[in-house]
Amino acid sequence: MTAIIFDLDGTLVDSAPDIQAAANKMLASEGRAPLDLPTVIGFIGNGLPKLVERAMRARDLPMDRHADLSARTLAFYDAESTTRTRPYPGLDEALDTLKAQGFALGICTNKPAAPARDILARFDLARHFEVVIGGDTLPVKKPDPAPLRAAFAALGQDGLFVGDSEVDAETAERAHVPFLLFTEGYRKQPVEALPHLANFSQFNALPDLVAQALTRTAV
Ligand SMILES: O=C(O)COP(=O)(O)O
Ligand SMILES: [Mg+2]
Repeated sequence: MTAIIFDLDGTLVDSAPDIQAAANKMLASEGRAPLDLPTVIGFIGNGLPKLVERAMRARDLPMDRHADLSARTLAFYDAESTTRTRPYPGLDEALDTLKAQGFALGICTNKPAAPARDILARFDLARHFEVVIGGDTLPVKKPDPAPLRAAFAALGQDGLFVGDSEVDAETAERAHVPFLLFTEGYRKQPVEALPHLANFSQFNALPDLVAQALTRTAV
């Protein structure tokens, strides 16, 4: 059996609008103006504390408030993480196909594990995944390779990593894992700038891409 580990934000789900809402509630509670969606999308990728740090800098909030405002943003997000979030089209079918083909599936996200699990449960996606490594599961986050390695170790298999961002590409490279890039997420640079084995923009293309990738890499 081969394992396929997936990133979450910008890969399985378009979650930025709920992240934006939580960040803007925190900013409003500090009397600061809201951030627009493209700006917040540019802040996603290194986990919630880093996103809060970037939002605070953008609105001139003093960094000695960071721990407090991170906790407040997480509380806002925990309370409402699925209202505006949607899985990308064709996701469920692609995961069903991969499961039927015998792949073991897991998640490695920089999102804290609790809201990650809430999102998976809300959209009936949890049943597909045997492990969820969140941004707060280990002391380090992606692009450190340890969380990705932990996800594969939990499944007892090597395999492929599927993600949307520079952080994911670097994580895969450092873990020596073949990387498949989903192009419709929160990447900041052109596709060509990210090291990857192959890319896709529609989930119905993923099962064939996985088969080709495994032929090419002999994982
Ligand atoms: O929470 C983030 O900043 C990014 O989350 P992801 O790793 O699922 O893309
Ligand atoms: Mg992502």
